[in-house]
Amino acid sequence: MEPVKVGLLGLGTVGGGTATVLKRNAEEIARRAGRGIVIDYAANLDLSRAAELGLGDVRLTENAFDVVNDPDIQIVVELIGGYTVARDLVLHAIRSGKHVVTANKALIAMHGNEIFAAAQQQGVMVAFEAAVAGGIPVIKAVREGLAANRIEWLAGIINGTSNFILTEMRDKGRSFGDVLAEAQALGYAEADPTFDIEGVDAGHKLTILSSIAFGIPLQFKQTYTEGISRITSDDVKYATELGYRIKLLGIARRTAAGIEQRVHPTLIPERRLIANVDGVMNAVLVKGDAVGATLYYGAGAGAEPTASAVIADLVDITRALTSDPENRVPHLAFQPSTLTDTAILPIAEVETAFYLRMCALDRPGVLADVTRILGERQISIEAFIQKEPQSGENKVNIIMLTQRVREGNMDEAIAAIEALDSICSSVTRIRVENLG
Ligand SMILES: NC(=O)c1ccc[n+]([C@@H]2O[C@H](COP(=O)([O-])OP(=O)(O)OC[C@H]3O[C@@H](n4cnc5c(N)ncnc54)[C@H](O)[C@@H]3O)[C@@H](O)[C@H]2O)c1
Ligand SMILES: N[C@@H](CCO)C(=O)O
Ligand code: NA
Repeated sequence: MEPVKVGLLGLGTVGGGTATVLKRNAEEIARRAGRGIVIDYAANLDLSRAAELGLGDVRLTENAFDVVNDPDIQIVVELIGGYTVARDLVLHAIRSGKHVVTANKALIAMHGNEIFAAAQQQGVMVAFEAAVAGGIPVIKAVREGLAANRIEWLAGIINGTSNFILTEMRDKGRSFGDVLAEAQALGYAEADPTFDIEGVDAGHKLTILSSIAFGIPLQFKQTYTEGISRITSDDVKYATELGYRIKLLGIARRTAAGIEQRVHPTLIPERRLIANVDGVMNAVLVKGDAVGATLYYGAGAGAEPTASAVIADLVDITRALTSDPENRVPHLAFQPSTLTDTAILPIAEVETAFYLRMCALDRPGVLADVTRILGERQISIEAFIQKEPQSGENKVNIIMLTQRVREGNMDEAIAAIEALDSICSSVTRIRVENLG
């Protein structure tokens, strides 16, 4: 089948990431979508950016309307930002019968009601997963995965820039302005960074989440927004001393009286998972009546994490475009005919770090024997402790953390260690993953 032709508006942080990931993972994406997805035409104010991104065979223009007007383009991806030109472009694309993907939360929060009505009238799709919490598929989770639930409340760290600033202030004692400048350089901040630090961007995202959770029209103007600009390093320090973290939270809650829709800095007990979401990471806690509390975590901003969500929307639309039974969301995520016979690794071939615990007779040379056995099999020791066991004289517990090693090497080492006269029990092994 012919690839789907995409028109890309904006080659900045997210547009660049989208072009890069679409190209790098083209084959895997086509296996999921059922056909290729290619950027056919792109618009940007600065066209030299296209060469930087290696978009050699893509048609280029400085006028985004050229792309929207092109009859070959089936899906328009709006990654320009703002809600003036972007609104005109999106509405024009919809009225021209094109599907739209956007990462623009300001646009959706401010003009989503109008945009969705136009899309419904034209029978086209508008997808915006990247608009909330960047790469985290939280829109999909709430809209599809939690569809059985009456959502009671949700609370999220949904502005990466603010969270990055608060984290750096706490961990490194850095100044507000200094960290903000870094967030801008890293491509996290909005074109107008007051949107980030005054809670406006989080307010846009919360408005969208609240609508999806409770089935209400988008109402950004009713969202209370307060940002982090008045938080001082003293506040951060005192909160830490009290056992709390300060986070910019967006909260939407259904009460008997109505819906709370608010964004503000919030002290959260440090033992809560969400209190430990740091840096540019985002997390959204959603409480459903059936499922209970669920937590979604991941990168909330940045080129490729955001591109991940943009492209997921492109795959969704592409699947729906050819929505015969075989091209609905495939049961195993990939099209049945593209499943591969890639081998599953036996555990002996898997590499992890290990925690090892063994009981040894307390006599000279035992440790040397154990470390020699490990060393012969290229197993390095990361940490070591020796403990007196509660019972048994002349015995010690030896506990080690190793570096990553193939499990087969570890099997051999453990067998050799257990064969030593001086080792008085079998060796306990627990695999260690830092999940970083
Ligand atoms: N940066 C992130 O981490 C992130 C994450 C999620 C969502 N978003 C959203 O994605 C959108 C894009 O953000 P970004 O960070 O990539 O912005 P950016 O400023 O890096 O890129 C915007 C690009 O659009 C181009 N552009 C501007 N006006 C244009 C016009 N009239 N015609 C053609 N091109 C034009 C510019 O040349 C620029 O390259 C925004 O809506 C933003 O809120 C960004
Ligand atoms: N400026 C936004 C980008 C992601 O939407 C943030 O910092 O979270
Ligand atoms: Na998302």
